[in-house]
Amino acid sequence: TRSTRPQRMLKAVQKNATKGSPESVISAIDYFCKHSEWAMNVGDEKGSILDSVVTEVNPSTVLELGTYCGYSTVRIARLLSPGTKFITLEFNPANVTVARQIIAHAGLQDKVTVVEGSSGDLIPQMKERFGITTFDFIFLDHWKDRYLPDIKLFEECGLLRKGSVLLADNVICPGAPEYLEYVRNSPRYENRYYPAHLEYTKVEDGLEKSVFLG
Ligand SMILES: O=C(NCCc1nnc(-c2ccc3[nH]cnc3c2)[nH]1)c1cc(-c2ccc(F)cc2)cc(O)c1O
Ligand SMILES: [Mg+2]
Repeated sequence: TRSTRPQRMLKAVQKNATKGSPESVISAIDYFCKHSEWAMNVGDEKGSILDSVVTEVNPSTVLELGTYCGYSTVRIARLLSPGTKFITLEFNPANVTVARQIIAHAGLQDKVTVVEGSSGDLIPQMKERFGITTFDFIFLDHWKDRYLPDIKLFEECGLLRKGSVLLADNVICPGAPEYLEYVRNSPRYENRYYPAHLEYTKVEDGLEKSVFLG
């Protein structure tokens, strides 16, 4: 049967990227998406903003929602200090399989745990299953209608501390209007919008950074 886009992306990484080099994996995926097939990775423009926020926060605990093929997982993991706890959540088992192989090609398999499942089920299990008390940094890049219910879940489960940073992709395209309205109208968050473009296109998009104030 016909291969899937994630499988073709994995083949491009295995063919063009140097094993053990996160930078070459990132470049190989960006090249594939610019010259072969568009795919919903955060991309190089928004990826640089992600890099700068991760570097600024220098987190000890990280959660990514929406692994997809592991592109942003590799971007984040390559910047983390040794001993950082990094969990990434993917809903689609076929994508989990591809992401694990792309992360391994980058040599970062020991830096991150790829978990299959839905955020609604797994967020309440974070403490007992993974020994997490609070997250220092959360990257929201999963289904856009899950951003709002999941930030409320983080609050209810006590997974945020004063200073926890949430960074949300796609707040313009495809858009997360209810999430934006919530964080921008809540006295419990300090927000900053980073204008950019939808990965590999000229379409307007951006990232919203929200700091939990406790
Ligand atoms: O849907 C997206 N990303 C989501 C993938 C995912 N991978 N895993 C999940 C998950 C993980 C745990 C979950 N728990 C509950 N739902 C869950 C969903 N979601 C997405 C879509 C676009 C896009 C823009 C313009 C278009 F014309 C078409 C598409 C751009 C982007 O940057 C995206 O991130
Ligand atoms: Mg995205």
